[in-house]
Amino acid sequence: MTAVQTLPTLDLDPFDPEVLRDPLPAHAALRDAGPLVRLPRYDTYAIARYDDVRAALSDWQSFESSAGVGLTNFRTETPWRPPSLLLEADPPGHDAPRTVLAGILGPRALRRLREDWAADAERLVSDLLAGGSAEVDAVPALAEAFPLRVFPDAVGLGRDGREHLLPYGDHAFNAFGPTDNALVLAGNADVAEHSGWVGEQCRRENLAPVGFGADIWAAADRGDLTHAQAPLVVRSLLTAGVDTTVHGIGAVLHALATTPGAWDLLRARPELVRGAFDEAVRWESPVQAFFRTTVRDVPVGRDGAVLPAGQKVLVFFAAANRDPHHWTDPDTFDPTRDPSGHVGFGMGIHQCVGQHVARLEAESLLTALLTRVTRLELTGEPVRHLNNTLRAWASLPMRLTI
Ligand code: HEM
Ligand SMILES: O=C(O)c1ccc(-n2ccnc2)cc1
Repeated sequence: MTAVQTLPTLDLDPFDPEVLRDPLPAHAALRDAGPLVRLPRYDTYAIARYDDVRAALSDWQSFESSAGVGLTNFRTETPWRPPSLLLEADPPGHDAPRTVLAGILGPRALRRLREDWAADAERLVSDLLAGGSAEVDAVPALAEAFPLRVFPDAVGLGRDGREHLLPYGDHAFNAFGPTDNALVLAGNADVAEHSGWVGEQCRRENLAPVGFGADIWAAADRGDLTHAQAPLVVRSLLTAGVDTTVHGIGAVLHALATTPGAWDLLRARPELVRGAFDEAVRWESPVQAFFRTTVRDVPVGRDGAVLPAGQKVLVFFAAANRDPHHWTDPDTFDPTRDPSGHVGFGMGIHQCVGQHVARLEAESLLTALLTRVTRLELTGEPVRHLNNTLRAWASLPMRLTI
C-alpha cells in the first residue's frame, strides 16, 4: 500500500487561468504522473487516466457525490445553495429524481420535439443566410442562439428574464471550483439576482402547462417525487440545460471548422452527424472534471496507491477522453471515429441525463447548417471563455459560405 506521502505529487493548480485556457499539458502531466496524484495546492487528489476515471465513476459507493461534486466538502462546509437532488446526491435519495428526469428527458420523450427543433434550426440558419454567405460570431449567433431559442420553451419558461440563464449556469459551474477564486468572486456580485429569477421559475405557477417543468410537477402529483423536491429538480434543468449545450455546440462548430475535410464529409454523409457531436464532446469535453469524496480508503490503479477516506478527488473526464492508452490518436477530432465509451457525459449512475437533449439540439442545428452551408471556416482568432469547470469559447469568428 502506497502511503499518501509517497504518492506522485504535482504542484499544479487546475483552476489557474492559464491552465483553464490550455489544460492539455496539465492533463498529460497528471496521466503521466500515475493513477492517483496528490495536488497539495488544494489538499486534494486527481484521477486522470481513462481506466481509473471509469473505475471511480462506476464505484459510487466508494466515491460519493453527496459531499458535493465541487471542491467544497458539504460534510464540513456550507454549500452556496441547497445541493442538487441528482448531481450532488447518491442512492437512495438520488434514485427517484433520477428516474423522473430520465423519463422526461429520454429519447422517446424527445421525439415530440424533433420536428419543432429542426424547423427552429432551419429558421435560425435561414435568417442568418438571408443575405447570402455570412460572416458571424458563431458563439452568440449559433451556439448560444439555438439552445436559448429551444430549451427555455421546452422547459415551459415564461418569456421574461431568460437572459439570467447563461450567467446563472456559468456561475454554478465556476462554483464547483475554489470559492475564493477570481472567477467565482466576479460572479458573486450578480448571483443573487440570477438565483432569485431561477428560483421563481421553478414554482409551478410560473411554468407552462406543457413542458419539462410541468412534467416534473406532474411526477410529484403522481407521488414519484415529493412536492418539495419538484422545484429543485426544475432548478437542475435550468442550471444544467443551457451553458452545457452552448459550449457543446461551440466545440463541434470549432472542430468542424478547423478539421480539414470534416465539413464536406458530413455534407456527403449526414449519418455521421450524431457521432461527430459525441466525438466533439470527447475531444473538447465541455464539462472538464467533477470532484468525488471517498467514503472509505480506496485503492486506485494497480500499483498499490490508496486514497484515504474523506478525501476530495478531482475526476478528470477531459484527461481520460484524451488518454493515449485508450484512444488511437486521441488529440485528433475524427468524425468517423466510434467515440463510444467516452466519459464526456460521465459514466455510471450519474451519467448525463440530459445527453439526449444535447444530442438532439446539436443534430438539429448541424443538419440545418450542413444543408445550406457549403463551407465553414474561421475568419479570425477564436477567443476562450474561462470557467472553473467548463471548456468554452467566448468567440468563434466564422464565414458561412452558401
Ligand atoms: C454537451 C452537453 C453536456 C455535457 C458535456 C454534460 C456532461 C455531464 C456530465 C459529465 C455529467 C456527470 C456528472 C458526474 O458524474 O458527477 C452530467 C450529469 C448530468 N447532466 Fe449533463 N451534460 C450536458 C448537457 C446536459 C443537459 C442539456 C442537461 C439537462 C437538460 C443535463 C443534465 C444533467 C444532470 C441532471 C446530470 C446529473 C445526473 C445524475 O447525477 O444522475 N446535462 N452531465
Ligand atoms: O442540479 C444541478 O444544479 C445541476 C445538475 C447537472 C449539472 N450538469 C453538469 C453537467 N451536465 C449537467 C449541473 C447542475
